[in-house]
Amino acid sequence: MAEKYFTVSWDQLHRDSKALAWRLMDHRPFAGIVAITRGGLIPAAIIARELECRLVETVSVVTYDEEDRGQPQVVKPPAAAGDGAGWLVIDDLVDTGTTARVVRALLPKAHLATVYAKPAGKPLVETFVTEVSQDTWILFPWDTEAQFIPPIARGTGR
Ligand SMILES: O=P(O)(O)OC[C@H]1O[C@H](OP(=O)(O)OP(=O)(O)O)[C@H](O)[C@@H]1O
Ligand SMILES: Nc1nc2[nH]cnc2c(=O)[nH]1
Ligand SMILES: [Mg+2]
Repeated sequence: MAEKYFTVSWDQLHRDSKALAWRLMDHRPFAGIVAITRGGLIPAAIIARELECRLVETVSVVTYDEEDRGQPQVVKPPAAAGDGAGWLVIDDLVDTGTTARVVRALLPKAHLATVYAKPAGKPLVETFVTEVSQDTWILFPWDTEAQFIPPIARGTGR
């Protein structure tokens, strides 16, 4: 289990994805976007909207089962992006860089961008928005829901 959690709301994810779109403006034009499923799908949709890019492709790499890391498996290679030249690849985050390394091997000439980055994975992407420490687990809105929390005064024994 991670030591710290960084909880991202839908609003925050939208703002951070738009901030990523701003950073990518100077790198246009892109032939299309490749979203790394599943986590890259929603950021890719927001960025596709902001950059007015209608062509969205996917690559599916499975690396984690919840917080447990396994061997990365390419479940679906990108169909239309060739060697990646002129294409933008989007993921929600880069952590150890395992997923990014696999995608980089498939699309060596693409521009890789993530919304969030941890130090170990940061060198593998060209563009990102927010860095969090390596021992932080990012909780995305699709993995969480609001729940009742007891008042502080209840259950502390004081
Ligand atoms: O840099 P890494 O250590 O490879 O970690 C980053 C990857 O891990 C998560 O995907 P996950 O494998 O959990 O699949 P998902 O996107 O389908 O949830 C996340 O969405 C990134 O793709
Ligand atoms: N949700 C989530 N998935 C990850 N996969 C690798 N690192 C992370 C993380 O910090 N949060
Ligand atoms: Mg992922």
